Amino acid sequence: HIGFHICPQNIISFYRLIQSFPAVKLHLTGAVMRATEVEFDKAKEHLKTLKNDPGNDTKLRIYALFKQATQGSCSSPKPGMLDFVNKAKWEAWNSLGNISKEDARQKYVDLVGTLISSEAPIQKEATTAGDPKSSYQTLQVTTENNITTILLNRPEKKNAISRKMYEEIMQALEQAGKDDSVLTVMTGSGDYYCSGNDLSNFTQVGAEGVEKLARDSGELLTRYVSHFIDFPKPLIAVVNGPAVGIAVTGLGLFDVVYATDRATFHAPFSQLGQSPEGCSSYTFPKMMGTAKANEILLFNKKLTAAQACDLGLVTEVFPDNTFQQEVWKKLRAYAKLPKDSLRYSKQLIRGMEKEKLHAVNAQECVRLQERWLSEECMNAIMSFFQNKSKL
Ligand SMILES: CCCCC/C=C/CC(=O)SCCNC(=O)CCNC(=O)[C@H](O)C(C)(C)COP(=O)(O)OP(=O)(O)OC[C@H]1O[C@@H](n2cnc3c(N)ncnc32)[C@H](O)[C@@H]1OP(=O)(O)O
Repeated sequence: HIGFHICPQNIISFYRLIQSFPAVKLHLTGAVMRATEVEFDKAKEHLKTLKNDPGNDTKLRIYALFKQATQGSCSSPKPGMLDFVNKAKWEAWNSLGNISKEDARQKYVDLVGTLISSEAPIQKEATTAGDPKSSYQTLQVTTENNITTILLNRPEKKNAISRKMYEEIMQALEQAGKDDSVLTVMTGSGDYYCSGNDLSNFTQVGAEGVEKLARDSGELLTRYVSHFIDFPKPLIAVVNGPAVGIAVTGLGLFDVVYATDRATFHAPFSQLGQSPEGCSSYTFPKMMGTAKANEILLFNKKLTAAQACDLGLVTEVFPDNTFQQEVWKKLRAYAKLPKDSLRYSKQLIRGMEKEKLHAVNAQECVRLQERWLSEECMNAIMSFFQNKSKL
């Protein structure tokens, strides 16, 4: 018995205790995958949403990891025999020995993640937009056979991403990241995968003017791309038709990309007076070499699915008439693999790059905010709506 009773007051004061520590500024050092400061902060927030008491041992472990992550190894004197609560806390902290702040931060994030996912509702049946569980207007989100599918569902606009759709995709990714599914798939409804940013996002200028619109758009885009960078389990794009703009650039943040041979990949940024986003200014040169990336990101080269596959942007291409059948057969088999093994393996593969990707995302969004206010960009958008100048 550790004298740390399970009662609502104790849980609340425990959370307050944890919240009272100053934000940490930790950096990625060394080769082991480590949680970022942002993930650590998110985990602190998620901890507050736990509905069930995790038990004293777990609470002490969380406390100890938090202290180690923020202050390093325990060096304070051991509390007296009768000071039960503080002694138990001290022992838990001291038991971590000399593990580094970064390792403790990762362990803290993992532990909170496990607690949160153990509380996630088990989705045994497919849930659709028609269910009360889902109120998406621009997406259809279903979970079946251990696969959560996010279907971009504005076929009449070629699945162009409106502001509402950006928000809903982020919400769907957050839910999918926490649910019991093994894989998350994104695909499009109708003949397009996605025609990129809905250009009317730039025509809704409010009373505060275009500068505010550009700032808000930059903030929205930063958050949107961050959701892909931080997505914790395998994320697969099923590219069912042409992809444009951000629907192409963001593919570098997916783990596997399957495409129909009818798909094309077009990132016409200079044509639109804009600049690359979705971390493509980093992922594309890394994936295919700078010269090949330049043809796509500077000179608007539209790729066929076969070319995109040769460059490493697409994993595999399938004939259109058997695309859905072949891809879903593969995915159903993958979804039977052990969930945690896949999740941790993905995190190892991606983890080391995360901070870099967040930095690239921030930099791209700053540049875009400036571009959206440029005459070059405004003319391109006006021209699309006035003359319907297509790509
Ligand atoms: C919050 C801000 C974040 C910003 C992030 C930045 C991202 C950068 C990008 O994504 S850049 C890419 C932007 N996309 C485009 O420029 C594509 C524009 N669309 C087209 O060129 C064509 O529509 C097409 C080639 C995709 C398809 O041509 P097609 O002839 O087959 O079909 P229609 O043109 O008749 O399209 C059907 C209706 O869909 C509307 N639509 C299609 N794409 C978009 C779009 N991206 N934005 C807004 N609307 C789009 C099109 O206007 C038609 O609507 P209508 O039936 O009402 O006329």
